[in-house]
Amino acid sequence: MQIQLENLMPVPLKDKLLQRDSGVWNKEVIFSPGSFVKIKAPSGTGKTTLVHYLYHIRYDYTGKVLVDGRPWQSYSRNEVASMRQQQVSIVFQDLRLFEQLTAEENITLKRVMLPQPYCSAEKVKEMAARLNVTHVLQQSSKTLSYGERQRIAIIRALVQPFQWLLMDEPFSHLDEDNTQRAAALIADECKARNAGFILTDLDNDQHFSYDVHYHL
Ligand SMILES: Nc1ncnc2c1ncn2[C@@H]1O[C@H](COP(=O)(O)OP(=O)(O)OP(=O)(O)O)[C@@H](O)[C@H]1O
Repeated sequence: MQIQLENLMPVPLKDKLLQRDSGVWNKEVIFSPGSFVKIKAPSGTGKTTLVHYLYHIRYDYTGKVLVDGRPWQSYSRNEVASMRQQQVSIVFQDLRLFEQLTAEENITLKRVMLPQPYCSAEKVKEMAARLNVTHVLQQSSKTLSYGERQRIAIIRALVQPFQWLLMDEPFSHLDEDNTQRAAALIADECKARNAGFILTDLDNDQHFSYDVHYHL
């Protein structure tokens, strides 16, 4: 699945963004299938805005987001829902866990909503162990620390098939050891699917061997 941007510009940020040099806004950009993409930008320059455009939950832009050559707008609601189940997964910056559910229920809910579960319950436990969150799986998600929530949201994003994984500052509340563990798990899961990811962050990092870097 190819994602392509054609002169994409957020309407509310147009004046501000036209004053800076960007590798993404108002440019032609092709995200090649399977590539590990890093998008770096200072706070407030539209990382979350871009990720929401790529996931098609925000539409206040000019230009185009093309998915396999077609603008997002040309896909029906059912097609978009199916693509979010099968082809594009996401770790939101604000995580969006259901607070009334336990950590494990948040993951399981996503897993069982698929037509066929993609991961076994054992696989979920294995991922939790890799990310040091086994001990909080039965805990209400509203009582988790932000870093624990972040790791649960990462696991939730990995229990489905995808060709692209979108991640908006996914390691912002993790220490170095947990960041490395999470990055290794994500890289393994992407490679197992021949999938790519688009990751936004504030700074340079060495967490992955990225194929492409962009400045937003
Ligand atoms: N719906 C909106 N209408 C108008 N302005 C908005 C809207 N959403 C976001 N903004 C503004 O757009 C700018 C970019 O916001 P965004 O959240 O995309 O930035 P970001 O790069 O992800 O920031 P951070 O690193 O702080 O998370 C901010 O100045 C924000 O106030």
